[in-house]
Amino acid sequence: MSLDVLAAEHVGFRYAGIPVLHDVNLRVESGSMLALTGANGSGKSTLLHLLAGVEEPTEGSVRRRPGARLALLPQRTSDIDALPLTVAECVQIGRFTLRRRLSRDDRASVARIMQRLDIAHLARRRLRELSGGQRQRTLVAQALVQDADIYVLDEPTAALDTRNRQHVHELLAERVLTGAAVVIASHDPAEAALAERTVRLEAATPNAVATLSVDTDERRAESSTPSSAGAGVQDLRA
Ligand SMILES: Nc1ncnc2c1ncn2[C@@H]1O[C@H](COP(=O)(O)OP(=O)(O)OP(=O)(O)O)[C@@H](O)[C@H]1O
Repeated sequence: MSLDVLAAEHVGFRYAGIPVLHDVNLRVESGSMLALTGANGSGKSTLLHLLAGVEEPTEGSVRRRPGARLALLPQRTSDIDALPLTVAECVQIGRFTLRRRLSRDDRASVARIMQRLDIAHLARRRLRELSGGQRQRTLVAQALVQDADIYVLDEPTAALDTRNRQHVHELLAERVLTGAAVVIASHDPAEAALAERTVRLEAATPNAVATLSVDTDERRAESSTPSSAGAGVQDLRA
Protein backbone atom coordinates (compact mmCIF):
# COMPACT_ATOMS: atom_id res chain seq x y z
CA MET A 1 0.00 0.00 0.00
CA SER A 2 1.30 3.46 -0.88
CA LEU A 3 2.30 5.72 1.97
CA ASP A 4 2.11 8.82 -0.20
CA VAL A 5 0.43 11.68 1.58
CA LEU A 6 1.10 14.33 -1.03
CA ALA A 7 1.82 14.17 -4.75
CA ALA A 8 2.20 16.53 -7.68
CA GLU A 9 1.46 15.05 -11.09
CA HIS A 10 2.42 16.86 -14.27
CA VAL A 11 1.95 20.14 -12.48
CA GLY A 12 2.36 23.38 -14.36
CA PHE A 13 1.70 26.92 -13.21
CA ARG A 14 1.45 30.32 -14.86
CA TYR A 15 1.17 33.74 -13.26
CA ALA A 16 -1.11 35.78 -15.55
CA GLY A 17 -0.17 33.58 -18.45
CA ILE A 18 3.58 33.62 -17.71
CA PRO A 19 4.85 30.05 -17.16
CA VAL A 20 6.74 29.39 -13.93
CA LEU A 21 6.52 25.61 -13.49
CA HIS A 22 6.24 22.91 -16.09
CA ASP A 23 5.49 19.20 -15.74
CA VAL A 24 6.51 18.84 -12.10
CA ASN A 25 6.16 15.37 -10.64
CA LEU A 26 6.91 14.49 -7.06
CA ARG A 27 5.52 12.57 -4.18
CA VAL A 28 5.97 12.79 -0.44
CA GLU A 29 5.54 9.88 1.93
CA SER A 30 4.46 9.96 5.55
CA GLY A 31 7.44 9.93 7.89
CA SER A 32 9.79 11.53 5.41
CA MET A 33 11.23 14.90 4.49
CA LEU A 34 11.61 16.38 1.05
CA ALA A 35 13.70 19.49 0.36
CA LEU A 36 13.08 21.83 -2.56
CA THR A 37 16.16 23.70 -3.72
CA GLY A 38 16.87 26.00 -6.64
CA ALA A 39 17.94 29.52 -7.49
CA ASN A 40 15.97 32.63 -6.54
CA GLY A 41 12.86 32.77 -8.69
CA SER A 42 13.02 29.12 -9.76
CA GLY A 43 9.53 28.51 -8.38
CA LYS A 44 10.00 26.92 -4.94
CA SER A 45 7.45 29.12 -3.16
CA THR A 46 5.03 28.72 -6.03
CA LEU A 47 5.32 24.94 -5.85
CA LEU A 48 4.85 24.97 -2.06
CA HIS A 49 1.69 27.06 -2.50
CA LEU A 50 0.39 24.53 -4.99
CA LEU A 51 1.23 21.62 -2.68
CA ALA A 52 -0.55 23.39 0.19
CA GLY A 53 -3.61 24.24 -1.91
CA VAL A 54 -3.14 28.00 -1.67
CA GLU A 55 -3.03 28.11 -5.48
CA GLU A 56 -4.44 25.67 -8.01
CA PRO A 57 -2.14 24.34 -10.73
CA THR A 58 -2.88 25.56 -14.22
CA GLU A 59 -1.89 22.11 -15.51
CA GLY A 60 -1.79 18.71 -13.86
CA SER A 61 -2.92 18.02 -10.34
CA VAL A 62 -1.89 18.00 -6.69
CA ARG A 63 -3.22 15.16 -4.59
CA ARG A 64 -3.31 15.16 -0.82
CA ARG A 65 -4.38 12.08 1.09
CA PRO A 66 -8.04 12.64 2.03
CA GLY A 67 -8.29 13.97 5.55
CA ALA A 68 -4.59 14.82 5.79
CA ARG A 69 -4.06 17.94 7.89
CA LEU A 70 -1.59 20.42 6.46
CA ALA A 71 0.35 23.22 8.18
CA LEU A 72 1.94 25.92 6.03
CA LEU A 73 4.69 28.40 6.80
CA PRO A 74 4.68 30.81 3.85
CA GLN A 75 7.75 32.85 2.95
CA ARG A 76 5.96 36.18 2.73
CA THR A 77 4.37 36.87 6.08
CA SER A 78 4.69 40.65 6.42
CA ASP A 79 0.89 41.14 6.51
CA ILE A 80 0.80 39.47 9.90
CA ASP A 81 2.85 42.30 11.42
CA ALA A 82 -0.13 44.61 10.95
CA LEU A 83 -2.15 42.51 13.39
CA PRO A 84 -1.94 43.51 17.08
CA LEU A 85 -0.84 40.01 18.09
CA THR A 86 1.58 38.99 20.80
CA VAL A 87 4.04 36.17 20.29
CA ALA A 88 1.99 33.84 22.49
CA GLU A 89 -1.25 34.66 20.62
CA CYS A 90 0.44 34.10 17.30
CA VAL A 91 1.65 30.64 18.34
CA GLN A 92 -1.76 29.78 19.86
CA ILE A 93 -3.38 30.39 16.47
CA GLY A 94 -1.71 27.16 15.41
CA ARG A 95 -3.99 25.25 17.81
CA PHE A 96 -7.25 27.11 17.18
CA THR A 97 -10.22 25.32 15.78
CA LEU A 98 -13.67 26.74 15.17
CA ARG A 99 -15.24 24.03 17.30
CA ARG A 100 -13.68 24.48 20.71
CA ARG A 101 -11.52 26.58 22.95
CA LEU A 102 -7.86 25.75 23.50
CA SER A 103 -7.56 22.69 25.71
CA ARG A 104 -5.03 22.13 28.45
CA ASP A 105 -3.10 19.95 26.00
CA ASP A 106 -3.13 22.73 23.42
CA ARG A 107 -1.76 25.19 25.95
CA ALA A 108 0.92 22.73 27.01
CA SER A 109 1.93 22.21 23.37
CA VAL A 110 2.15 25.96 22.85
CA ALA A 111 4.27 26.41 25.99
CA ARG A 112 6.54 23.51 24.99
CA ILE A 113 7.26 24.72 21.50
CA MET A 114 7.86 28.27 22.74
CA GLN A 115 10.47 26.84 25.11
CA ARG A 116 12.05 24.73 22.38
CA LEU A 117 12.31 27.71 20.03
CA ASP A 118 13.47 30.04 22.78
CA ILE A 119 10.62 32.52 22.48
CA ALA A 120 8.91 31.90 25.85
CA HIS A 121 10.50 35.06 27.25
CA LEU A 122 8.95 37.03 24.37
CA ALA A 123 5.40 35.77 25.00
CA ARG A 124 3.88 39.22 25.56
CA ARG A 125 5.85 41.03 22.90
CA ARG A 126 4.03 42.31 19.80
CA LEU A 127 5.11 40.77 16.51
CA ARG A 128 6.14 44.11 15.07
CA GLU A 129 8.57 44.58 17.99
CA LEU A 130 10.60 41.45 17.20
CA SER A 131 13.91 40.94 15.47
CA GLY A 132 13.86 39.02 12.20
CA GLY A 133 15.03 35.79 13.85
CA GLN A 134 12.60 36.12 16.77
CA ARG A 135 9.77 36.72 14.33
CA GLN A 136 10.73 33.72 12.23
CA ARG A 137 10.91 31.48 15.29
CA THR A 138 7.42 32.64 16.29
CA LEU A 139 5.99 31.80 12.88
CA VAL A 140 7.83 28.47 12.77
CA ALA A 141 6.35 27.73 16.20
CA GLN A 142 2.86 28.56 14.91
CA ALA A 143 3.34 26.08 12.05
CA LEU A 144 5.00 23.29 14.03
CA VAL A 145 2.60 23.47 16.99
CA GLN A 146 -0.14 22.33 14.65
CA ASP A 147 -1.18 18.73 14.82
CA ALA A 148 -0.58 18.17 11.13
CA ASP A 149 0.16 15.23 8.85
CA ILE A 150 2.04 17.44 6.39
CA TYR A 151 4.24 20.44 7.22
CA VAL A 152 5.04 22.71 4.27
CA LEU A 153 7.69 25.22 5.29
CA ASP A 154 9.17 27.89 3.05
CA GLU A 155 12.77 28.63 4.10
CA PRO A 156 11.98 28.10 7.80
CA THR A 157 15.49 28.89 9.04
CA ALA A 158 16.60 31.60 6.59
CA ALA A 159 16.82 34.27 9.34
CA LEU A 160 18.13 32.04 12.12
CA ASP A 161 21.52 31.69 13.79
CA THR A 162 23.22 28.30 14.01
CA ARG A 163 21.80 27.36 17.39
CA ASN A 164 18.21 28.23 16.53
CA ARG A 165 18.56 26.55 13.16
CA GLN A 166 19.58 23.41 15.03
CA HIS A 167 16.50 23.67 17.24
CA VAL A 168 14.25 23.83 14.19
CA HIS A 169 16.04 20.87 12.61
CA GLU A 170 15.51 18.83 15.77
CA LEU A 171 11.80 19.63 15.73
CA LEU A 172 11.54 18.69 12.06
CA ALA A 173 13.27 15.37 12.73
CA GLU A 174 10.80 14.68 15.56
CA ARG A 175 7.82 15.41 13.33
CA VAL A 176 9.19 12.99 10.73
CA LEU A 177 9.83 10.33 13.37
CA THR A 178 6.22 10.54 14.52
CA GLY A 179 5.03 9.93 10.97
CA ALA A 180 4.49 13.39 9.51
CA ALA A 181 5.62 14.43 6.04
CA VAL A 182 7.78 17.55 5.90
CA VAL A 183 8.43 19.61 2.76
CA ILE A 184 10.82 22.53 3.01
CA ALA A 185 12.31 25.02 0.59
CA SER A 186 15.89 25.86 1.38
CA HIS A 187 18.99 27.55 0.00
CA ASP A 188 21.20 25.80 2.56
CA PRO A 189 22.81 22.59 1.23
CA ALA A 190 23.37 21.30 4.79
CA GLU A 191 19.69 21.77 5.56
CA ALA A 192 18.60 20.13 2.31
CA ALA A 193 20.88 17.21 3.18
CA LEU A 194 18.67 16.47 6.21
CA ALA A 195 15.95 15.37 3.83
CA GLU A 196 15.63 11.88 2.38
CA ARG A 197 14.89 13.47 -0.96
CA THR A 198 15.92 16.67 -2.63
CA VAL A 199 14.19 18.14 -5.63
CA ARG A 200 16.03 20.88 -7.42
CA LEU A 201 14.02 23.30 -9.51
CA GLU A 202 15.89 24.76 -12.39
CA ALA A 203 15.41 26.43 -15.70
CA ALA A 204 17.65 24.95 -18.34
CA THR A 205 18.05 28.29 -20.09
CA PRO A 206 17.51 31.81 -18.73
CA ASN A 207 14.16 32.04 -20.52
CA ALA A 208 12.93 28.56 -19.76
CA VAL A 209 10.35 27.73 -17.18
CA ALA A 210 11.47 25.73 -14.21
CA THR A 211 11.52 22.03 -14.46
CA LEU A 212 12.90 19.38 -12.19
CA SER A 213 15.99 17.45 -11.59
CA VAL A 214 15.54 14.90 -8.90
CA ASP A 215 17.76 13.46 -6.24
CA THR A 216 16.37 10.21 -4.98
CA ASP A 217 16.75 8.35 -1.73
CA GLU A 218 20.06 7.07 -2.97
CA ARG A 219 21.30 10.66 -3.24
CA ARG A 220 22.28 10.71 -6.85
CA ALA A 221 22.50 14.47 -6.73
CA GLU A 222 25.96 14.85 -8.10
CA SER A 223 25.48 12.44 -10.95
CA SER A 224 22.05 13.56 -12.11
CA THR A 225 21.96 15.87 -15.10
CA PRO A 226 19.39 18.62 -14.96
CA SER A 227 16.37 18.08 -17.15
CA SER A 228 15.93 20.64 -19.87
CA ALA A 229 12.77 22.68 -19.68
CA GLY A 230 9.90 21.01 -21.41
CA ALA A 231 11.82 17.78 -21.84
CA GLY A 232 11.09 14.62 -19.94
CA VAL A 233 11.03 15.15 -16.22
CA GLN A 234 12.28 12.41 -13.98
CA ASP A 235 9.51 11.06 -11.87
CA LEU A 236 10.16 9.97 -8.30
CA ARG A 237 8.08 6.88 -8.96
CA ALA A 238 10.63 5.76 -11.55
N1 LIG B 1 2.24 36.80 -7.43
C1 LIG B 1 3.05 36.71 -8.50
N2 LIG B 1 2.71 37.24 -9.68
C2 LIG B 1 3.51 37.13 -10.76
N3 LIG B 1 4.71 36.49 -10.76
C3 LIG B 1 5.09 35.93 -9.61
C4 LIG B 1 4.30 36.01 -8.41
N4 LIG B 1 4.95 35.37 -7.42
C5 LIG B 1 6.10 34.92 -7.96
N5 LIG B 1 6.18 35.26 -9.27
C6 LIG B 1 7.27 34.89 -10.18
O1 LIG B 1 7.32 33.48 -10.26
C7 LIG B 1 8.67 33.02 -10.31
C8 LIG B 1 8.91 32.04 -9.17
O2 LIG B 1 8.80 32.73 -7.92
P1 LIG B 1 8.91 31.96 -6.54
O3 LIG B 1 8.66 32.96 -5.47
O4 LIG B 1 8.08 30.75 -6.60
O5 LIG B 1 10.46 31.54 -6.59
P2 LIG B 1 11.41 30.97 -5.41
O6 LIG B 1 12.16 29.82 -6.01
O7 LIG B 1 10.60 30.68 -4.21
O8 LIG B 1 12.38 32.20 -5.17
P3 LIG B 1 13.26 32.63 -3.87
O9 LIG B 1 14.38 31.64 -3.74
O10 LIG B 1 13.75 33.99 -4.27
O11 LIG B 1 12.35 32.66 -2.67
C9 LIG B 1 9.56 34.27 -10.25
O12 LIG B 1 9.94 34.60 -11.57
C10 LIG B 1 8.63 35.32 -9.67
O13 LIG B 1 8.98 36.60 -10.18
